[in-house]
Amino acid sequence: MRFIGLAAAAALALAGCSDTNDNAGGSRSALASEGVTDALIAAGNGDEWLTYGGDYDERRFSPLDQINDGNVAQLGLAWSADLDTARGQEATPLMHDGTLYITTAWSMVKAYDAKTGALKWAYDPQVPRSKLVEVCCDAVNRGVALYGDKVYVATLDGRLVALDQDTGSVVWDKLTIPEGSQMAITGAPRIAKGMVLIGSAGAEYFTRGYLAAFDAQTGEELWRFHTVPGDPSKPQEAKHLDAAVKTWSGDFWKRGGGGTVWDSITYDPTTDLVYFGTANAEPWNPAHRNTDGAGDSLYTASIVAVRPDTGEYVWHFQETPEDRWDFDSNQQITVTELSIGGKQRRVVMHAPKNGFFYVLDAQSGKFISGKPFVDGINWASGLDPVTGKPNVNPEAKYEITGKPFVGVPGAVGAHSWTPMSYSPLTGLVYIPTNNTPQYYMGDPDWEPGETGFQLGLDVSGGDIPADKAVRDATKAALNGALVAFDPVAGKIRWKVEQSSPTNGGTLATAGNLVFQGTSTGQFKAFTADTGQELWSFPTQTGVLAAPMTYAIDGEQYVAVLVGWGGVWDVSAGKLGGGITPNVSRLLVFKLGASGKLPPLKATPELVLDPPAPSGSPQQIALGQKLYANSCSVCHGISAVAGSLNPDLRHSSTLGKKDLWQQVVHDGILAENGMVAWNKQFSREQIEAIRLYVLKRANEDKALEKGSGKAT
Ligand SMILES: O=C(O)c1cc(C(=O)O)c2c(n1)C(=O)C(=O)c1cc(C(=O)O)[nH]c1-2
Ligand SMILES: [Ca+2]
Repeated sequence: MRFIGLAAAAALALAGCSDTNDNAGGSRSALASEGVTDALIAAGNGDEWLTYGGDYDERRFSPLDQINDGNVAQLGLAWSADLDTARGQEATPLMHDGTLYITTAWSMVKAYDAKTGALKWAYDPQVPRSKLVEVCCDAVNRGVALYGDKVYVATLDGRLVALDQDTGSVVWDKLTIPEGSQMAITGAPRIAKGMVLIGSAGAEYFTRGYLAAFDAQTGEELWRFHTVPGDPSKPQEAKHLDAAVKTWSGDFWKRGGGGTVWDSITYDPTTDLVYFGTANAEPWNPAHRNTDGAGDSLYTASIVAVRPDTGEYVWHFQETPEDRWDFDSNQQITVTELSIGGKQRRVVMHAPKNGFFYVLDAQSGKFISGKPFVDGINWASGLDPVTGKPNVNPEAKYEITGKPFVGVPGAVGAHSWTPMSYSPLTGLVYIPTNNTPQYYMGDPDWEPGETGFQLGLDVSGGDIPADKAVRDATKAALNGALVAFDPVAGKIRWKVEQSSPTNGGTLATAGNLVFQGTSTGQFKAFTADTGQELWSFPTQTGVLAAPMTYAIDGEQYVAVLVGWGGVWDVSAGKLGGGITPNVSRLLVFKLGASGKLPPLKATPELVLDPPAPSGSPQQIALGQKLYANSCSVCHGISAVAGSLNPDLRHSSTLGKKDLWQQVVHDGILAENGMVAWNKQFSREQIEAIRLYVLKRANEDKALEKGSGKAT
């Protein structure tokens, strides 16, 4: 059994080196000497899957090859587990010692017998549902970390919780975001040298990004690295911020700054550095951020390297200087050795939202190459071959032109958090890519608010009218592709086109396979070298999460979480195409199994039947602007929702003026996630929003009567 032998040998080889990882710095407790150890994580990718990205290098490559391109057609469902939450599922399961650990939406944790699927324990951190209004992109969570005898989960309401691996009971529970802030956590914690690393989400809100390190045993905070400066009239917390202050202007610090660390964190034992990606600058519109002149807004939209022992700055590379398009650089960071110009180099590989694939020197951060991994990029004509700085298209600077800009990529990103994988056998990176053009338009009259999205834009001009031809054309223009990218040549080697965006993360294996789920509800296997589809399984729901693989008693399994949601469902809604119902499950496959899912319950077709429209054109125009800039991020562009959040065109409150006020102004549904909006909006404005939605519902009703379904 080659696949088991490889992993065991690697684990043994590394076990002997574990003391070299030891570190006396800080007040950290001892490194784990049993259970999940540093050496086990470093060995990675064998029978167990011990960290979010599969190994420290975050390659998501498995040496297991029992399931391979010759027999994957016999892959079948070994077991499945229904989940008790119906929102987007984004976690990668971890497997240790025969137990599979997952998180679900609302940051709940479950532990299963990895062979039989029997539930061992479940933990619910009881995240208040009202938190939903402070997260941009659904109540998602991307997974746990394992270390020693503990499981770590970071919760949507900002806590880091340590659980006992055997029982799921809480060992410690610590608030990590500033109290009362609009930050959240969606990412998976990572382990480095006895520490748990986690940042936060929220760069669409009033937030100041950071990465923090906690003692794995006690939860004590050891360091916190702020990604953007604070009040420049006061001393900054660290030297790297003195340099950053010069790239901001005016009263930026009163407006947040953004740069959150919401997904990628990679610890590389070889360089002994921690790399992480930072989010967009906030507010998005630089005219409302750097209020007294332009600036790059460091360290937003960047990769930053710090020393794990101290959190001290080592290097940074800003991928999108002066971001204005929500080009987060939070996508997974993969470290590997590549042969470049005849020399072996340790590199960092990155496919951020902005559409360019970056290869940087892992030790110094020096730019090596940056080539497009998608077609049609129009915000920049390319990157400077020496510095890697983008040549920005002047038309993309909407705050200067005063005109709308339809950008490619859009804010969803050419690639986002859905993980890519890298096979050292093919030398290819497998990237789930998106094509989602986006309407950007500055709003010169915008003022920062206390709560809600802080973008400084007016995107109401991007409404999609009730015209079947326009709707069909919009959907056709939105799609995705699985791209196999050669990081040395900077070229796409093969590509599988997909009819809609935000498809699942990928897994590459030594069996010459790449696994990926799709937004339209299929879980597929392709040959890693050529991209030929060999196998597919209907998942009954869209797949966002990345698969992983493990082996027990000589049998290889592939596991994936399914359940549609995330940013595309909540914001693009049905107009984005590829919307499937949410059926949240954990699916586990092995060769020769033939399990079946229960038949999908039919979802009733709702017929649009709103009360008659009313209101003045002025009221409706105001409502359109407010809806587009504040409500559409959850209830869908042009008031056409996806499958998770209420479709207001069907709301029974639409014809009931007072009830609408009770919901939107007074917050009677706060427990369900619809908090009061009385700080942002007056009663008149809330009424204007109702009149706009009423008009939209009537237009769509007419469209459906005339030319059939248009969404
Ligand atoms: O700036 C941020 O802090 C932040 C956080 C998150 C998140 O934590 O989920 C997303 C984004 N931005 C974002 O821009 C984005 O497109 C996105 C998609 C998703 C998702 O889970 O589907 N999250 C996020
Ligand atoms: Ca963002």
